[in-house]
Amino acid sequence: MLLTLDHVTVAFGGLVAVSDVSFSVSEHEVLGLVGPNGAGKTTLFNAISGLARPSKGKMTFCGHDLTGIPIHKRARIGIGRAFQVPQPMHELTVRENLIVAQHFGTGHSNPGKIDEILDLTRLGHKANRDAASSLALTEQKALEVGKALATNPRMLMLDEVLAGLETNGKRAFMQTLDDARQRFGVALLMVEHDIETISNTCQRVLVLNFGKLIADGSPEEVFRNPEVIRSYTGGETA
Ligand SMILES: Nc1ncnc2c1ncn2[C@@H]1O[C@H](COP(=O)(O)OP(=O)(O)OP(=O)(O)O)[C@@H](O)[C@H]1O
Repeated sequence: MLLTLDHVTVAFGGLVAVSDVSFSVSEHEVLGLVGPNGAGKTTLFNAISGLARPSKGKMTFCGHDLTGIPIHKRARIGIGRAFQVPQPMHELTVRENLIVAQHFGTGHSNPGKIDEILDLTRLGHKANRDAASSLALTEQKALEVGKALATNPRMLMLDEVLAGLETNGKRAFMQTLDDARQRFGVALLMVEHDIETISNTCQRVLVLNFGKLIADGSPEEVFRNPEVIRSYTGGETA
């Protein structure tokens, strides 16, 4: 098992954003995390990547207890994360952005892997261009995923990376992610609002509502589940 969460709760003062959540992620799995606005998806991602501290429960990754492990050490053991809003490092080229990310995640340089990532993300022709000013939105998102891949993850967490792309852009992007999964053997854990994309891509879907995990199963099972339908329609029957 790659990641295991055992009764994890994250609270902000009196507000319980993630409540008693347990699940596991296996090697190479493609897993979607969905739920209405405010359900706790980002907070759960933050807890796994080290940006939020659980008040209860236990998380392990590849046998390492994650309690008290800082963000950079989580990257070293194989937890990679790409954000919704791309954050290229200013005044660095595309290639330099990848090199810095690789150092952060692995502590050494591997130019061959950088070339592979440039090829996979179709950014090779822009490798020596300024990352902050010369990339279109899709390319910025591709670089965000490339940076996460450069840290050498065993599990890649994707936080609404498709937001803002139109249908064809989403399809092309999902293809890139699938190529990454096959070429680098990573598991994908993705927060995504687009249910169609989740249904077409994920083997398994987790649904959060008011911080609680209300469903965990195949997309077919989960999106037929009356409680899931109710969570999306605010209590009305769909
Ligand atoms: N740093 C924080 N301090 C206080 N409350 C927070 C904090 N971060 C999140 N929350 C609250 O925790 C709850 C869950 O928020 P979270 O952003 O995790 O939900 P989400 O499912 O990612 O929502 P969305 O789909 O809108 O991004 C919300 O009620 C939110 O207001």
